[in-house]
Amino acid sequence: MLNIEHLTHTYGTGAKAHLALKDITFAVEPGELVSIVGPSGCGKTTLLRTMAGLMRPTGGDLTFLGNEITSVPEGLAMVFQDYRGSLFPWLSVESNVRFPLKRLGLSKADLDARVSESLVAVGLTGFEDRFPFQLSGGMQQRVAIARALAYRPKILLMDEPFASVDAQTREDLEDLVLSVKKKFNMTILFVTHDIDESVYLADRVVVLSKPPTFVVTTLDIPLSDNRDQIETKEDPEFIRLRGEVARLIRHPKSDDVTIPVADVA
Ligand SMILES: Nc1ncnc2c1ncn2[C@@H]1O[C@H](COP(=O)(O)OP(=O)(O)OP(=O)(O)O)[C@@H](O)[C@H]1O
Repeated sequence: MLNIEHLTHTYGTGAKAHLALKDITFAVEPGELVSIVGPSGCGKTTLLRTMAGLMRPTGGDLTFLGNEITSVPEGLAMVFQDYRGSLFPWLSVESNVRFPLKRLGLSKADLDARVSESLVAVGLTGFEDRFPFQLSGGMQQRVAIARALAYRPKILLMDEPFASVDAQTREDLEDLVLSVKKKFNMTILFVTHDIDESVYLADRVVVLSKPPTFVVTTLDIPLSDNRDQIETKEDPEFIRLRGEVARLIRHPKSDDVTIPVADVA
């Protein structure tokens, strides 16, 4: 569905050039949840923005459903980290979810059905008439997820969506992502710097190095589909996998890509 091949990105030019992404290759298959995990500043947001067509990379190939990504592709929705900036504060919850659907030319009955189905999926029935300032951070992020779901994207990109909420809310929202993935058979690319989160949610984890950034490895996550915040995280396989990801971020194997010795320490 999404193919990224030898993507590179350099910010600036000349003496001020900064190689943010050195060599990124991976693919996302339909119905998968792939998480991308890496240290702060490794270029996760840069990568997601190029995939969303919000900026052009300086090198490499990016395709979505076989087409080169040159602008925001149809069939792609994104949920950002900063829920405060992503909802329209003057619109109610229902109108926020309805807003991006206007351009799809659906009948009123279809629009109503999509909005209400999405609000049910994120557990916000009864809050339709509230405004964002009347909701907690976690609830605002649920509205952002409902808005993305109502659009019925082929792929949902999520950029550290739960980084600004408390730990308990974060766990609830992680389980919400797993439930909507199942319910809508959604393909999701989830960016996080949280190792536990990357393993808990994913079918596969793409591990990024420190900058200049490359894909250290892609790990399959062979955990049961029915994940549980307590039982899964106590599972010895989960503990092994989170340890493996942590080790790979700290000590990437340098056989594939030459990186400065100082960066491997
Ligand atoms: N517009 C820009 N101009 C120049 N450098 C930039 C720009 N945007 C990002 N960078 C640099 O590129 C690198 C990657 O930034 P990016 O925000 O993509 O990383 P990140 O992994 O998402 O970071 P974090 O985990 O802290 O959110 C950083 O060194 C950052 O300073």
